[in-house]
Amino acid sequence: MDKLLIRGGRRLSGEIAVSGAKNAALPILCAGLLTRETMRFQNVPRLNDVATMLRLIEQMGVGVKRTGDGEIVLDAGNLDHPLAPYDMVKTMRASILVLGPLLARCGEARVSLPGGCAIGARPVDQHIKGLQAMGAEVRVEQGYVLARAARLKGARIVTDMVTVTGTENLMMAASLAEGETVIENAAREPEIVDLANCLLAMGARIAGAGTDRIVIEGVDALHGATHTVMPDRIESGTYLCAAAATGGNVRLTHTSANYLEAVLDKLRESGCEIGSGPHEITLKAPARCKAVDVRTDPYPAFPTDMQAQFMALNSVAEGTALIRETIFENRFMHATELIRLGANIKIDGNTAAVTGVPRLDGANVMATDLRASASLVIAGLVAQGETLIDRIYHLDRGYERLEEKLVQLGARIERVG
Ligand SMILES: CC(=O)N[C@H]1[C@@H](OP(=O)(O)OP(=O)(O)OC[C@H]2O[C@@H](n3ccc(=O)[nH]c3=O)[C@H](O)[C@@H]2O)O[C@H](CO)[C@@H](O)[C@@H]1O
Ligand SMILES: C=C(OP(=O)(O)O)C(=O)O
Repeated sequence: MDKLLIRGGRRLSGEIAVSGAKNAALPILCAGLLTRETMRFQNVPRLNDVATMLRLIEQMGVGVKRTGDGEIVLDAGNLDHPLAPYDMVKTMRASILVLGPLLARCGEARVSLPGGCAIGARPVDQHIKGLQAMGAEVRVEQGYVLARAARLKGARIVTDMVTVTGTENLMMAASLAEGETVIENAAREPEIVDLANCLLAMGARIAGAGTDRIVIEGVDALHGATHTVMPDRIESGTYLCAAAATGGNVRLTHTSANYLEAVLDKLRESGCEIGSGPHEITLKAPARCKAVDVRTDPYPAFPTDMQAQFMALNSVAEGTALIRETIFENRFMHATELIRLGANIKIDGNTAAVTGVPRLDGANVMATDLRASASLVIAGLVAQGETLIDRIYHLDRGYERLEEKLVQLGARIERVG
């Protein structure tokens, strides 16, 4: 099994391009199931999660073509097998996103309960509740969600909590429902807006995406379209944290500061100078950052997907900071591995107190989930000596050409067997 070997202690500097967003590409590929016509997607990142999603929809009878750099063409004209089997979805949470589109397009769906990062229980009750409100018959049997509806009907849905994929599933299903659907307490993440823009290009009628109240007027059919996936704000934030932790100086292109305000504010608070242009972000770090308190919450607040990376940054910063995780109940698994490298972290419930140390030392560590892996990479880049990270398949789910990009910034990092 592949591992990552990092020889740490180098400042990162230089320029890299940010890839398309995993969490936008995955729902947007599912939107391709809603039409019989051809869909063309650009800036799709080459990630294991994207490959899994493409395999999943291909076995449903959908034509999938990779035509060029980051371009994927889908043809769901012959979609005839509305099934998502367990062995294809067990590694990926986003597989539940086929449920709404399959039900709306085929009138039925059989979708295995999803896997993904083991960061909490992650039920899908809100997805089911919303589809039931739209008139679907839904039951869960032997690990599968079985859903049926001759045609979904518009409804007013208030989700119990803010859910990103829940909002996306319901927005896609409602696009082909009869009448108006209102989603209250909707997630406001930029990826929801990107999905809504794709659906609008397909002829959907959606207002309010990016606010907590989305109104969808169902249409009889959607048509083909071309859509460019937005930049990955979490990938952007990860490289900025890596640069900050190493006292570096970097320019990220093909990205935008617009989706990252909460993260950039924290980096400024830690002492970094941040600059931004229409499609770029620059960061110049002090020799040693200051530790910063972080509390995760739904967008536009600080994202849970950046929590682990800030734990790594705080581990080598000056002072003590508190990190509070409010979204997932089991998202501190990286702490034990960071401690192996010499970090000083104390966990109490959903709060981690991190006291920065002047130096980390390389060690063997194990990646436990996607962003936990990213935090270990950041810590390994700072640590003196060699860090060997095991189970890096997690990283391949969500970071395109990670080693190549870090080497471009001057890191010594390689994949070893
Ligand atoms: C593919 C994708 O876009 N993944 C992102 C998405 O995950 P995902 O969409 O799975 O996360 P949610 O926003 O749904 O989860 C938020 C919270 O709500 C709970 N919940 C959610 C749905 C439900 O039916 N019942 C329920 O209890 C979850 O367990 C969690 O505690 O948003 C998360 C929160 O920003 C990010 O960390 C993930 O990277
Ligand atoms: C938690 C994440 O992914 P997923 O929802 O796909 O497990 C993530 O992207 O950090």
